[in-house]
Amino acid sequence: MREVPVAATGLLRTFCEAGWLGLVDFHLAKRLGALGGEPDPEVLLAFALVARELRLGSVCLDLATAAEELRPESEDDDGATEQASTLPWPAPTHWVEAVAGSPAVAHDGREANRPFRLEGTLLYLDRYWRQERRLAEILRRRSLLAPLASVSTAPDPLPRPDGTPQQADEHQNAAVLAALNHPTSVITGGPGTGKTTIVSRILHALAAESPRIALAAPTGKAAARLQQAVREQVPGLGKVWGGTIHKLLGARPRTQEMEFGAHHPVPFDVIVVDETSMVSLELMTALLEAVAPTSRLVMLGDPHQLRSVEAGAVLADIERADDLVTAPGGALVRLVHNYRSKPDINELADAILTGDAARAREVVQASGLLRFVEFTGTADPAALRELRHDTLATAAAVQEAARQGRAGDANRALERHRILCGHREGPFGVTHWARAVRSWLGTQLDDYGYDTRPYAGQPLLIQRNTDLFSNGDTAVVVRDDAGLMAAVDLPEAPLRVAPSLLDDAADLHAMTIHKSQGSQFAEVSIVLPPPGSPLLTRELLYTAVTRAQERVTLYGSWEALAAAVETPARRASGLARSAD
Ligand SMILES: Nc1ncnc2c1ncn2[C@@H]1O[C@H](COP(=O)(O)OP(=O)(O)OP(=O)(O)O)[C@@H](O)[C@H]1O
Repeated sequence: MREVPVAATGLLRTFCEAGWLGLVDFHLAKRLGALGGEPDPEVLLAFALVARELRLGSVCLDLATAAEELRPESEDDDGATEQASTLPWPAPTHWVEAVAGSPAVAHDGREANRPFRLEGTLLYLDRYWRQERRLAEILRRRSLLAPLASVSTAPDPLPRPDGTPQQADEHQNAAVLAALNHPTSVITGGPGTGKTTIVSRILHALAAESPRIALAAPTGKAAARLQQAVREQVPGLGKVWGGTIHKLLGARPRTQEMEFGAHHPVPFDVIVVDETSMVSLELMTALLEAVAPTSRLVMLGDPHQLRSVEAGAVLADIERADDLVTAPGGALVRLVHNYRSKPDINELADAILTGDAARAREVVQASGLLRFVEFTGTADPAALRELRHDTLATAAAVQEAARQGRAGDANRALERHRILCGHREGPFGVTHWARAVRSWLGTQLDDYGYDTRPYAGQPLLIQRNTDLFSNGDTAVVVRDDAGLMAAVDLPEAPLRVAPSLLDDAADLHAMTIHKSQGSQFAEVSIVLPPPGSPLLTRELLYTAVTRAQERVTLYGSWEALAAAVETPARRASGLARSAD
């Protein structure tokens, strides 16, 4: 049963009952409405929807398009289809006027401290409007800075880790030049397009200046990986700081305070930010505040991937807008060639990005490396022949290495194949698929997953941060002289800890697509959400498909595939409006 606030009546109650509003949205709107002296139910509805949109990742609510674009939230995270319902949406023009007239709303003609802010037809919580404006202001100001250099020929690529030379790539050269010449550079590209390779090339070229370098990312894991890659590729670089963006800013635990900011910039000459697509508006604004105009800022990421869980899709907005990062102070370069994945996977990713569902289907049907298996949610996943084959081959290899105490090999074997689901619960969800696969593997392999105790070959997903490991790190339980130990997969070497330290880790026989961001596997099995699921979006499918290097198997329906390809994730913001 959906929870409907007892105090909700009339219009707000109707929207709560239909699944458009949650408890928190209702209460926040009521409270801010009461503080601002606003009794009109249509205006309160707008306030509640702003709160809901923030929760779902949008910075603001577009009153003009809300009735067409918003969808009810799924009651549970199980893919259950919501019934479409007809709701008494206020007429847009009248709605905008009513909101503009509210004493709780500031706008162009009425500058004041109010909880909400109306900008055209976009309604914001004032705090986010201010952040967005500040972010745009800083980026535009940095774009006006003079270039840092006028290098016209990109330095030669470094040899690849295996010693083979890099192929000439004009986009990569342009990206290196962008970072060498400009105070702000934004380098976008999908997995395997050379972002990490380019960071090494840039830092190698700057090494003679002995700059103070910081490598930051939204997660500790991503930062550690980048640091490790740079250390390997540019051995003579000296000390390089690496860590999360929060850490870079000197965030104090449990408070909103940061040590570094506009008046006390971070003490680095070069600041590289990886996985920028996962950075929220709030964090990005805090970061930009703390970067001195004299520092070189290089932001990398894939704007087509799933975005930050918090509000804001800043990287995608920067790429879409034509006035945020521009010459002379800024440059934006897109890398296109994926050197890591097989061409068929790149072709499917392309079809998804261009929203071409028919082509996506053709590509899947024509390829020997892309498979489609009909799954309607009724069959036992462990009865699917393709899945049995893939999971058994991987689990057997992981188990063999784990039994012999070869922790590094066990972790590498785990990356052979991964099941990725959109949902957590229900017949299309991680819990169900992981349990089904583990039980079946237990019938095929000796001493595998038979009860809740640790076993050699057990794959784990860490879900909290400690000084030793981070949320999102993976581990395999291995047997060594001390008995069973969990070997956490860290960039430099596996870290062995007692399995009891990880007793809150999740079973890694399947994981959500969200959690898989930043990782790649040789083969991926994707469990598509069912048709009608609000999770079926282009970003979700693109993120899942691009995790694979060699082979993709899709489990679901063609209808779900088409729906995902045709549905861009909806994230409202005002940042890229000028480009629309
Ligand atoms: N110009 C090139 N010629 C040949 N190989 C390349 C070239 N650029 C990158 N590669 C190789 O492609 C692979 C992917 O590169 P890299 O890790 O830099 O990409 P990435 O964009 O950082 O990927 P991800 O975001 O998935 O980590 C690496 O093995 C790298 O050596």
